[in-house]
Amino acid sequence: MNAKTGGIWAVVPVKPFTLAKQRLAGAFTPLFRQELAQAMLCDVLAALREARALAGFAVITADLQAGRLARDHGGHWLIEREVRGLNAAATEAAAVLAAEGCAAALVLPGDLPAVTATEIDGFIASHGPGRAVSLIPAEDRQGTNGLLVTPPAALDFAFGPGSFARHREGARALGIVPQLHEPERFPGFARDIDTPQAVRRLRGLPPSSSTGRLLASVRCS
Ligand SMILES: Nc1nc2c(ncn2[C@@H]2O[C@H](COP(=O)(O)OP(=O)(O)OP(=O)(O)O)[C@@H](O)[C@H]2O)c(=O)[nH]1
Ligand SMILES: O=C(O)[C@H](O)COP(=O)(O)O
Repeated sequence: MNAKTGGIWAVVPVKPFTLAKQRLAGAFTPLFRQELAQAMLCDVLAALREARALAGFAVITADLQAGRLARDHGGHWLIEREVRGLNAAATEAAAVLAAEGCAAALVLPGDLPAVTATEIDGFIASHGPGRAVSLIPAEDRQGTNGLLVTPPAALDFAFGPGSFARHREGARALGIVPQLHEPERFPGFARDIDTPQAVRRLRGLPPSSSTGRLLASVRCS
């Protein structure tokens, strides 16, 4: 990757598709969960590719298929040599971005099939100058679905249940007043897909999206 021009880079951490979406295991087959994770990643990558405010984007993953998808969409593949959880992956990616001279990092998960380029650009436009942290919570205001930080390695990542409050307090501990968004302002960011109910709601997605196409081709009860 060549980030010499600085700018804001997005990074999507993606765990191996075979391990994806464990919380859907009671409702959907392993094959469907893998296909869903893949389709959602394609939709996120398509939005990142369309965003105008990004200097570039990358996927950090140990998964060959996910790495290829990143490249197919014009992004970079940061190879994750050891799968040690979301925080370790995000930290590794932020260190690479910092070392490459990127100005800021946007960390977002791969399970946001409704996120749009307009939302990504709007999130970036509202980010403050200098050392700054901006956060978009999940719909339930517990998790963190959009995290924008300048410089990339300034904040200790604390993803996991209840991470929105931890990221908010982590920024404050650094003397940064975080920009906290209402999930309603960025619905595509806010709606990550963790539960069978969330999957069923996805049936409203347009058939032009990868996730919409996948859901149109299967019967979900
Ligand atoms: N690179 C990398 N990404 C991860 C890791 N763990 C989670 N992720 C990614 O982080 C984002 C949010 O992950 P989770 O909600 O924890 O996992 P998930 O597969 O979406 O769902 P569950 O298995 O039900 O928790 C997704 O894009 C995951 O693929 C990891 O160890 N390495
Ligand atoms: O929001 C987070 O911190 C991560 O996405 C994981 O949270 P989740 O378990 O609510 O998806």
